[in-house]
Amino acid sequence: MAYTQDELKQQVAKAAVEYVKEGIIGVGTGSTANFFIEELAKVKHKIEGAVASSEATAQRLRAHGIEVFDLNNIDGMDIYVDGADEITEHLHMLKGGGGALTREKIVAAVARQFICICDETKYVPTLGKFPLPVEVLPMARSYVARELVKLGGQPALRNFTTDNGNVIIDVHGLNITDPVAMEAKINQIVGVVTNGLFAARPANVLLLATADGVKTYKK
Ligand SMILES: O=C(CO)[C@H](O)[C@H](O)COP(=O)(O)O
Repeated sequence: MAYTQDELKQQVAKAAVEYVKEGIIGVGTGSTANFFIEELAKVKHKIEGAVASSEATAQRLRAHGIEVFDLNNIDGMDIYVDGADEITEHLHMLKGGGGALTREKIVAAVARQFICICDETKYVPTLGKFPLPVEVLPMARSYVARELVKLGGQPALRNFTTDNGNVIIDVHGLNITDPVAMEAKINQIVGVVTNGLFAARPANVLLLATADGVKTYKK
């Protein structure tokens, strides 16, 4: 049976709710994460609340009556649930299509398990067809763009301001043969806040919605 992309996102969001037991849940940003919020709202009696990876997600959680905690006021969390723009069999991800990559990486770092929820269009052999988002301090944008060219990319400034008041440079055409090394190299450029490669800390679980049902991959 053929499903629409939204139906696949909904199926994978439902599957992710099986991982929700108690306590505080880390919640990502984007259309797939939004489907997860809908499902989380149905089991909100089980949890204390959530930590949001963006202002948009925080608003949506509150609208569903889910309390949003400041990350600085909690000890930790069991799971962080979020989508991705691309993910490989190694559970390395490319994220940040929605511009929330820095807060996403911070919340993910605190969580014991990263549960990535995707439809099968996101499952790729190698990362980099989707332009890599890099969050940059505004005064450093030209310098960082020149450094990204030296790494083989074609930078394009996005018309967007992040929740942190910074800009996003989308890098096209990067040859990402070693995602862990590329993530570190870009983060070393002065003025970069972070980049959308989630490879040093890959997902722990991938729930992938396919035409044959939701498949689970674990690291
Ligand atoms: O990284 C993200 C936002 O910064 C999202 O997880 C990513 O862009 C996927 O979004 P969607 O679920 O809408 O396809």
